[in-house]
Formats: sequence, C-alpha cells, structure tokens
Amino acid sequence: MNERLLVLVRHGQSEWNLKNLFTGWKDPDLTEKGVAEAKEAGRKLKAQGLTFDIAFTSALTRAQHTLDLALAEMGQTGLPITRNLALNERDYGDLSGLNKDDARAKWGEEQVHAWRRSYDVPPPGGESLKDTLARTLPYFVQEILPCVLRGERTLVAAHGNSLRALIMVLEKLTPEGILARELATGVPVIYRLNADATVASKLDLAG
Ligand SMILES: O=C(O)[C@@H](CO)OP(=O)(O)O
Repeated sequence: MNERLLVLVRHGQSEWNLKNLFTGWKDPDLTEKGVAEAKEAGRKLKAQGLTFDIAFTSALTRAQHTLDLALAEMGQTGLPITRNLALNERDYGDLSGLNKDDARAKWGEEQVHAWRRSYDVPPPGGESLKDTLARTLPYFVQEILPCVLRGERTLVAAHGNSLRALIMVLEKLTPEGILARELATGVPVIYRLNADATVASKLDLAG
C-alpha cells in the first residue's frame, strides 16, 4: 500500500541549546539529554508500528546523530540516508554563539523574538525563515517529496527552523501562523499525504 508517510523530527537537545546560545550553522553535538530524546523518538516511532525506507538529514552533527540514534532504536540501521545542507538550521549570522538572554538584554525582547520567529526579519548577517524556506523548499520538492509520493516511507531529521519552514508549506500556515509555532527537541510529527501532496493526517508525538 502506498501510504505516503513523512515523519519530521527536530534533533535532540544540543550542547548549545543547553547553554542557551544561538546555534545556526555551528555544529555542537547532542547533550546526554539530547541522546536520550533521540532514542525516545525512535521508541515512539516504533511504538506507532512505523518503519522507514529512506531518511534525510542536514549536514550538521546534531541532526545526523539524532537520526542515527532513532534508527538504531528502531532496529533500522541499514537505511539509505541522504545528508544535505539544504536542511541545515537557519544561519543565525552575527548572533551565532551569542547567549539568547544577553541578546534580549542588548536588543530587547521584541527584536530578538522577531529575529527568532518572524517570517521575514533576518538576524544581522543571517537568514530569515523566508530565506531558510528559499533553500529548504526546493530540496524538499525535488528530493524528498518524490520519495514520499512514490510510497517510500520517509524520515527527516533536521532543525527547529528548517522544519518550521517545511511545516509552514505543508500545513499552509500564514506568516502570522508560523510565528507561534515551536518545535520541541526530539518530538516526531507524523504526516500522511494525499497524492497531490496535501496533508491527509497529522499526528504530533509530543508527550
Ligand atoms: O539557536 C538556534 O539555532 C535555534 C534552534 O536551537 O534557536 P531558535 O529557537 O532561537 O531559533
């Protein structure tokens, strides 16, 4: 049966998530908690009775490590995995490596929130969500979606903002709608798509 399965999962907690630093294209690995979250994601997916045919991830360690741990937990280690920087986190530009609370103290709560969650306000020297979408969406449409539509059960392990960009398109969210959308670390979201790539069903495995 062609079930057109697409699962998106944000990486587990990274060293820089723990330190509350803007990360973007910097490449810290998972914390111990992040490792546990990645394994838990695998357990949750297995408990749903899911198996995968193909997986995609970014060029960054925290997403690749999350994918490997989740698949190992599912006993699915032989899967073809494609890594591409199109799925990388938004580039945080000059904010990369800064503490998020220090940034709020310096530039104000509202400005920092706009940089972090708005659709089209880029952080200084970095990518807005719109910019992130501009490189994530073509990769999704050309490389990932065709797999899903031909019935290959597909797992994507990536990042808060590269996944928010894809979710905005999948769920047809407006720039206002995406503003409040947060993705927890290590929580899979299961989509089943219609033949025209619209969403038939969505199940968020939070909790
Ligand atoms: O620092 C980052 O790269 C991202 C994800 O951790 O942060 P934010 O939630 O601010 O977009």
